[in-house]
Amino acid sequence: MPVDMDEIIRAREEADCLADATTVDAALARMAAEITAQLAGSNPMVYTVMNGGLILAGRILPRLPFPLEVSYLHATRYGHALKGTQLDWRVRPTSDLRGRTVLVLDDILDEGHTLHAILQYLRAEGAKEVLAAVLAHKVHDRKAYPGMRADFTGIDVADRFLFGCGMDYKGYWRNAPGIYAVKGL
Ligand SMILES: O=P(O)(O)OC[C@H]1O[C@H](OP(=O)(O)OP(=O)(O)O)[C@H](O)[C@@H]1O
Ligand code: HPA
Repeated sequence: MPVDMDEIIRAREEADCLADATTVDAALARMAAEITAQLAGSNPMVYTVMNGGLILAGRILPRLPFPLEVSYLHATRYGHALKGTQLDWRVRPTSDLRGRTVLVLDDILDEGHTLHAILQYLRAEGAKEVLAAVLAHKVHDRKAYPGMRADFTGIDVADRFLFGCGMDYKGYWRNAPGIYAVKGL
C-alpha cells in the first residue's frame, strides 16, 4: 500500500512529545553508567535488535568505556503495523555465544514478546548471562509475563503509540530526536 506522506508529516507535527532530546540524553547517560557498573569486566557481546535498536546502539555504545564486541540480529513483530503479531526472525545471531555475557539493545519493551523470544534464543545458544537494555518501557499490564522489565531502562512511557529514537510510525520517524506519541493513539 502506498504511504500517504502528508499523513506521515502531520503525525510528526501533531504528536505529543513525551520526552525531549535533553531528557533522552540524560536517560542515556544514566543507562550507560548502570551498564558500565554491571558489565565493565565481563567482555560482553552486545546485540542490537534491528531496526529499532539502531539509534540506542549508536548513542549508547560510545558511552561504554570498556571492551565489548558488537553484533546485530533482526527480529520483527510489527512491520509497519501498529499492532504486533507473530515474531518474524530475519537474521539470527551468528557468533559463538557459549559462556559469553550478552547484552541486547532495543528501542522499546512494549508487550515484551520480542525481547522474551530473543533472550530465550540467546540463552539456548549457551550464553552464560543475557541482559537487556531498552530506551523505553511502555507502562501497561499486557506484558509477556507479569512484571516483565529489562535489566536497564531509559524512560518509562505512557501506553500510547510512540515514535522517535528508533521507534517508527508506519516505517517513518525513527530519526525523531525525542520520544513522541501519535495524536489520538
Ligand atoms: O515488546 P513488543 O510488543 O514485542 O514490541 C517491541 C518490539 O517492536 C518493535 O520492533 P518491530 O517489530 O516494530 O520492528 P522494528 O525494530 O523494525 O521497528 C521494537 O523495535 C521492539 O523490537
Ligand atoms: O509504540 C510503539 N511504537 C513503535 N514501535 C513499537 N513497537 C512496539 N510498540 C511500539
